[in-house]
Amino acid sequence: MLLCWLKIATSGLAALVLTLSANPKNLKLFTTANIAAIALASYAGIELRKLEKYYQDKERCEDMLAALKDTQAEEQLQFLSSAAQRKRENEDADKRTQRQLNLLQKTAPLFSEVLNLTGQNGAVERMALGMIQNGEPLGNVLLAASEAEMQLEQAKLQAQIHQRQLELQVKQVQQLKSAEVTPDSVTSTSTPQIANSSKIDGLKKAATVVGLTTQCLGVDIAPSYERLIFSIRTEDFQSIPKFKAASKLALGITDKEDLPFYIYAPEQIAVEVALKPEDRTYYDFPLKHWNQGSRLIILGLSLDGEVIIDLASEDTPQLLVVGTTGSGKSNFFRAAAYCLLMQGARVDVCGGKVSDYEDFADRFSQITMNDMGKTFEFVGEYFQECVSRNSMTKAELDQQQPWVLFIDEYKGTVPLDDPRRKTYDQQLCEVGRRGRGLKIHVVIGLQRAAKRGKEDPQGLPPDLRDNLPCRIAFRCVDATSGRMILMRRGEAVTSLQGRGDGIVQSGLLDKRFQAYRFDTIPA
Ligand SMILES: Nc1ncnc2c1ncn2[C@@H]1O[C@H](COP(=O)(O)OP(=O)(O)OP(=O)(O)O)[C@@H](O)[C@H]1O
Repeated sequence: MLLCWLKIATSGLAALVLTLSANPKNLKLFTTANIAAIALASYAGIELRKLEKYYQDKERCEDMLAALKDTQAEEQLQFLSSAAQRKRENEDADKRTQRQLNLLQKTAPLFSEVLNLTGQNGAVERMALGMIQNGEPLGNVLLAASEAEMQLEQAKLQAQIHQRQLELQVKQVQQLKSAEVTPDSVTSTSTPQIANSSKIDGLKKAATVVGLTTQCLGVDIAPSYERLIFSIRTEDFQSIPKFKAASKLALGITDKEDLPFYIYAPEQIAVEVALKPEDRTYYDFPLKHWNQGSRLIILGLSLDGEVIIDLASEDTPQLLVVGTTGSGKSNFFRAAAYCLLMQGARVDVCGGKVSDYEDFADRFSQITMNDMGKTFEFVGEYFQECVSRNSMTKAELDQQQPWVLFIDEYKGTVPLDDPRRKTYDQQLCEVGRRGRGLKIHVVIGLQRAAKRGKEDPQGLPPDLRDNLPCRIAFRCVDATSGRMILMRRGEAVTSLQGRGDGIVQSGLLDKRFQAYRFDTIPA
């Protein structure tokens, strides 16, 4: 570069020297000195242009380099910041994994316990593992697994109850075997059949809506309802309540009424759909031969045959009956009084309508029909009888006549006066508690169940309820009554159809039955 500048300076200087040394008097342009000066000046000019271009190029190059450097720096910066971000994310993920591992360590024993429990249960185990694979938090998995387990346990219990009921039925039928006269009006009502009805279609559609595949396995026709059995295969146990809600919609059942839905057998559920009033079957109370000294009450017919309860049994010594007006409660009281009178028991009827028992007086000497105002005195008498029988020997007790106190419309019989009410409560509770072993029984009827409290001093006290282990529910308008009276599926009372459509529960007994109609005393 220096050489270039030297060349320009030398040629420029030479041109200047030649120009200055020119003779001002000799004005000829084309003298050798002038031409040389012009040539040297031109050379210096051309070289200067070249240098200018060189410097411009250099500057452009530097600019480009600077720009290139800037871009690279930015890219590197971006790369570095995204690398940092990735590192942070990885660290977060590591922390999450660590947390999950910690949680897993803490809950692993619990989880293995759940898996142990569900060990025999492929479906629950599969559901739990599926949830884990889908990334569900372990807490949710455990919750869902234990809930599913509970439901399966319930199903197993239900199956056991079903089995036990069948055994009880056989036992009771054997007890009555010698005395049994099959009434003409009674025919077998449980005729399994696969019906192609719109109800089945509706329920199948409801199942499809909630994502279940189901098949109707059979239909049992009871006097007041049809029992539809469906196969269900699901690992989502929340889908059953959804199926029930969708089925209610499909069948046009309002929110106020229940649609009984329960596990019938493994992977099978039963749905009880009420029959139309015109399709129902009623049965008159059949003629029977009775054994003196027994304490059987024949309720009516269920899908498994005749339903009989025995006051002598530990499970069914005292009865609590609920049913709204028109449900068939009075009809049941009359039938129960008849059964016990025919077996020689003393029966005292308090509360309710005395006129309901007018026809009994001619036929039976051991019945009294009393105004509800007398209930207090009768409870006192039964209490004293308990006290006196309590000191008897077994042999003496065997000689005693069974006493049965019927209190219909219990609410109206509770005294409003505080001290009297206290005595009434205590004595009635004692009769319930001690009477079971002393051949002393109570049958208490309510229109609707209400708990004893300040706002309802005539409600049912919980200790009295606990001493009345056999529960019978006829139709109720509110599910609360059913839940207070029945031990299981209390809301089902709102699905009952009235006129003797009832549910009886006690211990393992749990049956829906159609009570026998009791218009006139059988001849
Ligand atoms: N088991 C039954 N079979 C056929 N009809 C019945 C049966 N039980 C009751 N009914 C009929 O239902 C109606 C109401 O019965 P019931 O009087 O027993 O009911 P309730 O619940 O006691 O009502 P209320 O409190 O008004 O007396 C009556 O017409 C009766 O004939």
